[in-house]
Amino acid sequence: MNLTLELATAATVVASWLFSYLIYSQSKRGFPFPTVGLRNELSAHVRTTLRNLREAEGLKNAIHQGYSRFTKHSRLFVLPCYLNGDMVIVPREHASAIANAPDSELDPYPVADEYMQKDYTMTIRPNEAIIIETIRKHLTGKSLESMLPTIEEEIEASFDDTWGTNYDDWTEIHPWSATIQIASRTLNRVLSGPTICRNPLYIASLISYMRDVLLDAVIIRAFPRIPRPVAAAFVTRRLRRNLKTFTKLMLPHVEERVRQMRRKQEDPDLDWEAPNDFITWHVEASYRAKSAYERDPYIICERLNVMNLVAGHTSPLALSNFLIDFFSLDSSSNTALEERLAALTEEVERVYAEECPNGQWTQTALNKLVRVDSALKESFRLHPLSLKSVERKVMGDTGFLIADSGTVPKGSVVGLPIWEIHQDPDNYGPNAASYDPFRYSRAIETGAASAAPKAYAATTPSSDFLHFGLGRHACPGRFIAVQMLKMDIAYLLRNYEVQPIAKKPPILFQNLALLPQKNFVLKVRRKQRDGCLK
Ligand code: HEM
Repeated sequence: MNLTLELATAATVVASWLFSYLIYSQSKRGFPFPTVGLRNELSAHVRTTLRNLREAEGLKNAIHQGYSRFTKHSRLFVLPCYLNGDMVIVPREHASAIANAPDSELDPYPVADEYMQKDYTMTIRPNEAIIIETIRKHLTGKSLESMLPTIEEEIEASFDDTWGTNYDDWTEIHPWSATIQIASRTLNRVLSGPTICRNPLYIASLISYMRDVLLDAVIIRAFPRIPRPVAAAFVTRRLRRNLKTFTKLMLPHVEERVRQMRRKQEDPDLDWEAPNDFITWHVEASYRAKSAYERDPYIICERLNVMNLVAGHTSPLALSNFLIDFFSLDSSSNTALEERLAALTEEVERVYAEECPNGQWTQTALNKLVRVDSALKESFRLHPLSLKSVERKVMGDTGFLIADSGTVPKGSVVGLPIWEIHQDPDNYGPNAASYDPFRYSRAIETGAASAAPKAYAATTPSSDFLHFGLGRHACPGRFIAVQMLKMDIAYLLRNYEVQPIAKKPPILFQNLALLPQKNFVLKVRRKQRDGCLK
C-alpha cells in the first residue's frame, strides 16, 4: 500500500469513527441503576467515558467511587466505559448467582470475543469445548503429575538461558521480558514438545503476536462497529505477519504428528509412540469426537495459538508481580524481606530434601509448599488481571434478575469489582492493601485452617478471591499454572540470589488492565551449590 492510500484509509477510518461516536453519544442507555462519575454537564455520559479513558486511573477511581457509594450498600451501579462498553457492577454477595448462571442466561463468551476482538485477531475462540475438555482431562490431577518432569526440565533450561549461570557477577534482567520467555517456553513444551518450544524465532513471533492481540484489540474496540473491519485490516498487519511466521514453523510439525498418529492407528505394532503433549491429546480428542475438522493440522495450529493467548501472558504477569512484591523492601506490612526470604527458602529446601529423592518435583511435594502457595496467592490478590472479573453478557429476553437489586437488561454486561473486593479491609483486615506473604499459610501452619485447608489454596476461587474467576467458567488452567509458578519460584530460590528492590514500582493502570512496570530492572546472580546446578 502506498502512502497516499494509507493516509486516505486512515482519514476514512477517523471520519467514520467520529460519525459513529456522535451516534453513540446521542444513544439512550436506559439502565435502571445509577451511573458512577456523571457530572451535571452537557453530554454528561460521553464526557465521563472520555475522562475515564484519558486519565490513566480514571476507571479505577470511578469503580472505587461506585464501590463505596453503591456496592457497599448492596446496590448495583453502571460503570461508563467507552472502550469496553458500559458495565453493570454487581456486589460480591451475588457472585455465586452470576458465576453459576447457565450460559443461556449469562454468557462469558461474547464478552471475551468482544474484548479480544476475536473476528479480527484470531479465528477460533479460547473457550471452545475441545480446548477446555483437553485442559481438564490432561492438565489436572494425575495427568498433570505425569507432565511435571517435562515442565521442570524446561523451567530449568529456560531460567539458565534467560537469568544466566554467572556466579561472579550480577546480571540485570527485566522481570517482564525474562519471565515471558520462561513461561512461553514452558507452556509450549507442554503444548508441542522440545523442538518447537526452543526455537527462538517461534517464541519471538509468538510473544509479539500475544502483545499485538491485546494492543490491537484495544485499538479496534475504540472504533464503532461500522468502520471496524476497515480499521482492523489496517491495525492488524503486524499481528497477521507474526501469525503467519509461527504457523509456518508449527504446521509441518503438526502435519507430521497427525500422519504418524494415523499410521499408528492403522498399525498398532508400529515402532513409534506419540509424545505426551497437547497436539497428541487434541488429535485423540478428534478421534473420540469423530471430527476430521479437529484433525486438520491448520485447525490444530489455531488451537495452539489460542492456548498461547489464554495462558501465555497470564503466567509471566504472575511471576513478574511475585518478584516485585516479594523482593521489594517496602512491600510487606508484617515480615521483613530477610525474614520472608529465609522462611520461603527453608520450606523449599526442606520439602525438596524430604519429598524429592529423585531430584524431581511431584504433586505431593508441590502441595506441601504452603508458604510458596500463600506468597503467590497474596501476589495474585494484589494484582488481578483487570479491575473487574467474572464478566458475563445478559442473554435472556427478560434480562437477568439480581435478588433485591433489580433486573439487568438483555445485552448488558455484568461483572464483579475484583480490585475493590481484593483490597477491602472488610474482607482482608486492616493490612488489606499491603503484601502479607504468609496471610494464608499462617492459618495452615498454626492449625487454624485444619478444617478446610483447601479453601486457603491459590487454586481455590471464592467470592473474596476472584483471580481465576469463579463458578462454571473458572479458569481450568489454574492447576497447571500454579504448579508451574511454584516450580519457577522453587528453582529461583534454590539457584539465584535476587537483589532487594528499594522502592516497589507502582502498578500501571491502563484502561481496565493492571500491568507491572516493564522497564524496571532486577539484579540476579547464580548461587553456588556445591557443584550441583539444581
Ligand atoms: C496465572 C495464570 C492464569 C490466570 C490468572 C488465569 C485467569 C483466568 C480467568 C480470570 C479466566 C476467566 C474465568 C471466569 O470468567 O470465571 C480464565 C479462563 C480460562 N483460562 Fe485461565 N488463567 C491462567 C492460566 C491459564 C492456563 C495456564 C490455561 C491453559 C492451560 C488457561 C486456560 C483458560 C481457559 C481455556 C479459560 C476459559 C474457561 C471457560 O470459559 O470455561 N488459563 N483464566
